[in-house]
Amino acid sequence: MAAVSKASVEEPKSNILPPNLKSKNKAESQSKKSFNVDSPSFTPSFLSPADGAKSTLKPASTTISPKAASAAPFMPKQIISRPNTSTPPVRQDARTPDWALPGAQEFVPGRLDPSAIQAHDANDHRTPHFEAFHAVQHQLNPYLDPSLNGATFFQAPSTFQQPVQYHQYAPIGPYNTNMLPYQRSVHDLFLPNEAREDLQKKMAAALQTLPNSQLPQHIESYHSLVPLDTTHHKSSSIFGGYHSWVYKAQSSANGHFFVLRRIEGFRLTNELAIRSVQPWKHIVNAGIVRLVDVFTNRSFGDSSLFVVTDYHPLSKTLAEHHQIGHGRHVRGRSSIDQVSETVLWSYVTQLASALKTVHNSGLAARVLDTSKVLVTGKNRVRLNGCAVMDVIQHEAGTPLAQLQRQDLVNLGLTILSVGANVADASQNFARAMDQFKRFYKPELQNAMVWLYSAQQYQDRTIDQFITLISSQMIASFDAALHADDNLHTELAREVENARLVRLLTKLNFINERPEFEHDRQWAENGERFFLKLFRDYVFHQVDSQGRPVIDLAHILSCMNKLDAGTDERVTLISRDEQNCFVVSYRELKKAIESAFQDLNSHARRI
Ligand SMILES: Nc1ncnc2c1ncn2[C@@H]1O[C@H](COP(=O)(O)OP(=O)(O)OP(=O)(O)O)[C@@H](O)[C@H]1O
Repeated sequence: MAAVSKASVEEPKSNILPPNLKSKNKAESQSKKSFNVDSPSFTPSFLSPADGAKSTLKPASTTISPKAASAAPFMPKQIISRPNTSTPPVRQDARTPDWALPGAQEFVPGRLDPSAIQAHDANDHRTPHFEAFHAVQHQLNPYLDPSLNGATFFQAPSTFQQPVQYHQYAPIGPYNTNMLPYQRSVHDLFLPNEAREDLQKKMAAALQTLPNSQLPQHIESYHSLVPLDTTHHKSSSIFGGYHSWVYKAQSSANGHFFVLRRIEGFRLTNELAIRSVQPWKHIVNAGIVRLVDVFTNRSFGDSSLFVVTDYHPLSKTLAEHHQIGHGRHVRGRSSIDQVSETVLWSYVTQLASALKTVHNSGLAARVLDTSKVLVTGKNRVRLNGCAVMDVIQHEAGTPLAQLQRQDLVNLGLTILSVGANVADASQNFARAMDQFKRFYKPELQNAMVWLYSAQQYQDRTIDQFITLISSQMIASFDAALHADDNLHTELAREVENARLVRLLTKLNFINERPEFEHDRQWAENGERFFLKLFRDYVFHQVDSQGRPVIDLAHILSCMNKLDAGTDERVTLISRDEQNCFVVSYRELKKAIESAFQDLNSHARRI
């Protein structure tokens, strides 16, 4: 194979020979008629002195570089065979496919033996084996998980590994294409303002206290109670005639924040009622507010039931969030006010998933209402107030299947209330449905009707409903994955920021240490002096008129180069302009490390 290819490659070169040699060469090639697999490989005659004596072709042709003679034989890259010129051409087997090349061995990736490569290396740097090895080296991806895709076959000795460039900001994940260049540097590096503000407000809400409050100091192990109810109008219809009050409180056991729901005036007559909520503590679903504990307590001067759940700061009920039943009149409602179909489907799928977990655990939500579904984030809803009814109506003994079907009805009514903006869709289902039909497509309308009529069909279950809305479930799942991707992108930015904070902290530790003879002994000479100048270079730049330059991008760029220890050089000039240094970031990095080690050795261990 190599011979054929070589011949076909070399043949045109004869065209550049002088005319007198050309004809001779032509005659020779004619005598051999045509090239075939048995043709000997072309070897320039002047290579071997012995052959050279017999040769009729002289190396006089200055147009052929002597280097060309020692060029490696042509070998198609895909087919890597051992260089074995002594192997006779293999006859094509009847079973061999047409495209198979005679003599070419099948390529089987295997661990390359470095010693064999060294031996080859010493003899011939251009052997195909060596080429193959190098091809492998160039393909190596230091980021690849070696356990994947047979990458373990190509693991290189550690000496060949490239260091990963951690200083580089790789723009991974989804991105906003509408950014103007000047907005980019800051935006690309930090959490978006909206997200930061949202998180900070939530943290502030979690830490909020109510000084001089009349509320009890402690309820069991919970303290610092802050009421979360925004209205004094309490509906008693939800919890079987009892009023409920909601407080944020901090646990003295672990410092975390929780919500205490107080069911006012509830008298426990059967211990089993409290025990019956035990299974709720094991319910884990992203669409359910987690139950933590249930107990009775008299701190409010009466006998009350307390249900402790997770706290989701700044969340609102669906009714509050969409201002259901007050202020917004359906007739005058603009399409902007209208809850979009996508959002409604998102609520349906999240609550259906929550109900599935509850029902499959042998429980029923029993409370599903616009005032008991929490909106804890953008389009994120969670079932709230679960387990309360299990205690309050423990004795009622309503069959579970009936309670579960009622959950389906309540789900339909809740979504209908949001879509039609009516406080209680159960009071006039037909009217609410008429409003609903004006805004939403038949698929969603049908789902509402299916849920509402669940009590009339004994066999209706949440699993059936989920099967019916499977395409919406998939859309919701996809949206959740996108949201997850976005969060990962934000997370990646924060990783870089944390690294820069550590570097800045280090730099500030070592710059200007007054305890070392007012810094003279520490930073007025040697490496640390140029670190001091570097600090000026990064943070204290002034323009040609001596005005301070406030440029975050400059600082970030310097810090990243410093962290990576690049070879780029900076010119550092002392404040009195008497000293000038040209140092690379690599040297600066080294100096910082050694100064920090030095400082560390003097430090008091804590
Ligand atoms: N787990 C929780 N985390 C954070 N806030 C909550 C939590 N549970 C309830 N809240 C908030 O407490 C407030 C009162 O909740 P509640 O369930 O009592 O609703 P409501 O509208 O007052 O209903 P009701 O009339 O039945 O009392 C709401 O603003 C709600 O957002």
